[in-house]
Amino acid sequence: MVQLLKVHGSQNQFFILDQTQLKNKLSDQERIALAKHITDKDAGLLHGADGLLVIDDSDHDGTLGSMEVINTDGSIASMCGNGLRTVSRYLAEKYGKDEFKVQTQDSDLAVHKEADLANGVPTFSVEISPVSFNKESLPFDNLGADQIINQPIPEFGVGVRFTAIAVPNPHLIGFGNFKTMKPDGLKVLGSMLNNKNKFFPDGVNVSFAEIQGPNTLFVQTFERGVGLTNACGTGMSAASLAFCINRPELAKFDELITVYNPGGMVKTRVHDDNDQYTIDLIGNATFTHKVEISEDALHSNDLDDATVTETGEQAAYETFVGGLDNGRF
Ligand SMILES: N[C@@H](CCC[C@H](N)C(=O)O)C(=O)O
Repeated sequence: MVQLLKVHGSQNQFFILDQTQLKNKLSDQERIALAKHITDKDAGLLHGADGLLVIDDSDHDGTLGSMEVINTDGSIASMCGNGLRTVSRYLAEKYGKDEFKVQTQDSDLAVHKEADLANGVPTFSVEISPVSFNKESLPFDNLGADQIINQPIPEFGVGVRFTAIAVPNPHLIGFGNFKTMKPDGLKVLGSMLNNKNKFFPDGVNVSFAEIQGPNTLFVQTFERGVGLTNACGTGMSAASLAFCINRPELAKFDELITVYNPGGMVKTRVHDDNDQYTIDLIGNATFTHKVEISEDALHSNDLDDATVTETGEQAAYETFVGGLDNGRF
């Protein structure tokens, strides 16, 4: 039997499949088909998820494994911050190590175990990089500039200033007041920019960010390939970088920033090494369920006979979120 995990980082939910358990690894097509099926909120398992994270071996220096990110619609993402924390915990427990690297599509990222955010809430810090503001990296077009940093873009929303950053997956962050932006506005803009459009030809993760005080943000994201999610780790990291650059009087490099989101809270720390930016993303890595399934059933994408067991970790996470003093709107 093969064991999958249902996991979350700030309630951004994923299934983890460790391909190294299989006698015959799933092909590209099989992984994409499994991702679309298992994450489907009606036809999938456990009311679906926001993506499938596939772990495999890596022969890169200092790494314990690789992570592939497949969105619910079957598209491949170059990175996933909340997912990387859960994959880091999985690899840390598998190999008994607390500090190592994980190979991702574009780079090998440093990760380590952190002090628990709260009792019973396992916590990991992951590196978010490389960072680029260039229109070719996102990519975007028809916005009248090669970089979008703290710009009003009237076609995208009124009273909001936008910053576009690849970390390296593409993000558009709108800073403003949630009372005027509203989740509905996020859904409308996210849908527009993730269907055929002249601005972001490959789609883009769209976040609304509200500054709630010094070093404090609330961020919600409409994810490319998924839709509205409870949290997006790379989105909160990109928003933290934009916060430090656009509002230096309120957010400082190398200091912890608290980022609330609809699924909980993470901490970020932004570093600036001569305009080479990196971000530490620190947050929970919660395993909610174990799923047992045969290798044949995985190859035929048949989830009917999968057996599901709860881990019991979610209660501690909910206690942690219940105790947060956040400024939800
Ligand atoms: N949830 C993620 C990002 C997942 C990928 C994204 N939907 C994309 O297509 O770029 C995170 O926590 O960073």
